[in-house]
Amino acid sequence: MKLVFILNKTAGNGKGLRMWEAIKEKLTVPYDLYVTGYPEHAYRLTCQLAEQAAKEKQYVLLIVIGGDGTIHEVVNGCADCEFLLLSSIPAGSGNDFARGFQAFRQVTEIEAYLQNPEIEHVDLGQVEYTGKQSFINNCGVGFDAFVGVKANHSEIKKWLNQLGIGKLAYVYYAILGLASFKPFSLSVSCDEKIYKFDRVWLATISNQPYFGGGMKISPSSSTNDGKLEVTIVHNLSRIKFLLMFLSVFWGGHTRIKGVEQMTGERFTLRYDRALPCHADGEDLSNHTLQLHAIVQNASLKIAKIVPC
Ligand SMILES: Nc1ncnc2c1ncn2[C@@H]1O[C@H](COP(=O)(O)OP(=O)(O)OP(=O)(O)O)[C@@H](O)[C@H]1O
Repeated sequence: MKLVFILNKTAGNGKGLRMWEAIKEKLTVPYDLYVTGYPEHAYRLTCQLAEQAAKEKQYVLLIVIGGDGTIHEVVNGCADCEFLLLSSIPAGSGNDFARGFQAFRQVTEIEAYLQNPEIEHVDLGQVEYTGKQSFINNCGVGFDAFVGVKANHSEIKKWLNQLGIGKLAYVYYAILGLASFKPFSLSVSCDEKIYKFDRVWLATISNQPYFGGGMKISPSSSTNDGKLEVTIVHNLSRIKFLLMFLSVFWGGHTRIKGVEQMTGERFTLRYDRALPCHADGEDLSNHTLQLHAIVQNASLKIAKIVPC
C-alpha cells in the first residue's frame, strides 16, 4: 500500500504546516506529499491520484493534513475510487470529520496501519441544487450557513487569523445573525412524507453527529447505517434560539420544544426565499429555492485505525 499526504499548509491558520513539520521528522516509511496551493486544488489532486491508483490497481492510504474544507474537496475527488482509503490528521479550526470518524493522532499509528491495513465502508451524502456535490459531515440551509458564508468571505476573519483568533469571526457573525437573520418557512420531504414548518432558523442534514466545530447537533447519526438525519430548529424567539445553540455543544437541544429530528434516506428541503446553503461548511452558492439530499450507502472507504 502506498502512503500519500495531501497537506493544506494554511489550515488552522498555519497549524497544517506546523503539524507536517513535526510528522515528517518521525516518518520512517516512504511517502508522497502533495501541497495544496489554492482552493479546489485538493479536489484536483485527489482526482489525479484516483485515476493513477485505478490504473496501477494499487491501494493508497490518503491522509489529509487539514480541516473540514480540505476533507470536503478530497471526498469529492475520491468518492467513486476503489483504491483510495481516506484518513486525516486534523489540522483545521473545526475538525468535525476527525470527531465523527477516526483520525490518525501519531506517526506510530500510521506505520502500524500500513503493516495491517483494514478498510471501513462509510456512508456519504450527496446534495443536489443548481450543482451536485458529495458531503461527508453535513449540509444545510439557514442561520449556520449564513454565519459560515459571512465569516469565510470577510476581511475580519483574515485579520483575526493573523492574530491566531480567527474563530472570533464566527462569534461576531453569529451575534450579527442573531440580530438580523429572518427565519423562513420550510417544507421537508423525508422519504415519502412531507412536513411543514414556520419561523425556521436552520435545517441541517447530518451523516455524523458533529457540525460547526464540535457542536453535537445530531447525536443519533451513525456513519454506516445507510441513513441521514435532518435537524430543524423552528418557532424559537431570538433569545431561546441563542440558548438552544449553546446547548448543542453537549447535545441537550434535542429535548427543546422547537427542535425536530427525522431519519431517512432522501430529503428535499423547500424554502420560501433564497438562503445561504452549505455542504461540510463550504458555501454552495445555491440560487434555487430547494436542496435535495440522498445517502449513498457505504460508498466511501476510510482507514480503520487501531489507536496505539
Ligand atoms: N494554499 C492555499 N491557500 C489558500 N486556501 C487554501 C489553500 N489550500 C487549500 N485552501 C482552501 O482553504 C480552505 C480551508 O481549509 P481547511 O478546511 O483545511 O482549514 P480550516 O478552515 O482552518 O479548517 P475547518 O474547515 O476544519 O474549520 C479549504 O476550503 C481550501 O479550499
